[in-house]
Amino acid sequence: MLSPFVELRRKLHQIPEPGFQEFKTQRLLLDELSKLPQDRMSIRTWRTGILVYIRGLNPAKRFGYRADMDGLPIPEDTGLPFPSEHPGYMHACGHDFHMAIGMGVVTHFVHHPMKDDLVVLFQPAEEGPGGALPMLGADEFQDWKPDQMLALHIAPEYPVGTIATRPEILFANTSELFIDLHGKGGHAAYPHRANDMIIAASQMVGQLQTIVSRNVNPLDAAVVTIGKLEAGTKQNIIAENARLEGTIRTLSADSMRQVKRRIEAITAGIEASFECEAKIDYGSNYMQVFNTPDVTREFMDWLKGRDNVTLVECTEAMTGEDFGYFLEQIPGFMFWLGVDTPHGLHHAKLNPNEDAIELAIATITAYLEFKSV
Ligand SMILES: CC(=O)N[C@@H](CCC[C@H](N)C(=O)O)C(=O)O
Repeated sequence: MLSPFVELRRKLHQIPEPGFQEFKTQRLLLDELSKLPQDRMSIRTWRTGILVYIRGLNPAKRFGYRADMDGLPIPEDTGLPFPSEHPGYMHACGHDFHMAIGMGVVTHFVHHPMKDDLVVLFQPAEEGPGGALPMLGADEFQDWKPDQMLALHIAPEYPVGTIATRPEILFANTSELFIDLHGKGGHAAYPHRANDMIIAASQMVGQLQTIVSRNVNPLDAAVVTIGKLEAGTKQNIIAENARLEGTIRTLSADSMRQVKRRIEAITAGIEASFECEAKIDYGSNYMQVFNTPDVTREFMDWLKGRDNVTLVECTEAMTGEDFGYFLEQIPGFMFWLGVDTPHGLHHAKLNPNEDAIELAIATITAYLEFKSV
């Protein structure tokens, strides 16, 4: 028989929604919450998110667990018997797991309250445009603000039973990147009468790749990825417009500034050399995930005493997470949860091992009970 949280994960998996449009997801979670004993629990909604407060027996502190809610624009190709019902959308970053685990934590503590209080956050729009920063500033959150927070992210590369984390930086600073190029279109047979934005965009993609290799200190990691390139309308028409969409990742704020300066210089060069207009938009930016050193070290030491968990002290990753904004204000940490699948995050075949769900619920609830004395 399936655990109720695996069942919930499967239902969530079928309804992936874009950031701030997690309407069905919110409804499903609210329905599940309504089936639980209500005497210790208060529930608030904030946009498409949910905040759940569970009162402890004799509270002196307030802990927080955060799960993100949104899916990604990826057509699912897992072959699972419970595939996404939303064409072109998939939970390809494990947020279905994060939410099911969050519901497991809520369920445990409404039945077995700990001494301290707990707030479980279901946060919209982690993939973009970012729900953490506005949720953090919302009144609904501010008067329930925890004293310590934690969150997890599934890790395809680790076996089930592995938890990986580190004190200090775990995830990178991020910035989205959108560049629009506008030139002069025309007949494919008359290139000398037009400014071809396909050539300009192609040159630009190549030049952007020199930033990390030539302008950033190799000891201070950075990434510039262009994930989407759009241009043109037909094979015999010279393209008037092109659009590049990508992301910047850096381990330091200095490198982020340096990468942006170089992007702006390259863009000005493209404008001059192709006699076109260019517009840069940095979209949403995420704060690095900086794990509070003493709290993280304490969690790691505590994990070493648990039979069913293998602790890995990992290196930093160039992934981004808006949970970094919570950690900027509230002590705590994020960790990787091994889910043992050959396909990585943001892949159409990502199929995390569901055994990790119960393991995560047991680990988080035991850790909070250890802390709440
Ligand atoms: C864990 C993970 O995959 N997070 C996303 C966060 C997206 C940040 C933003 N939309 C961007 O693309 O810069 C990631 O892509 O790392």
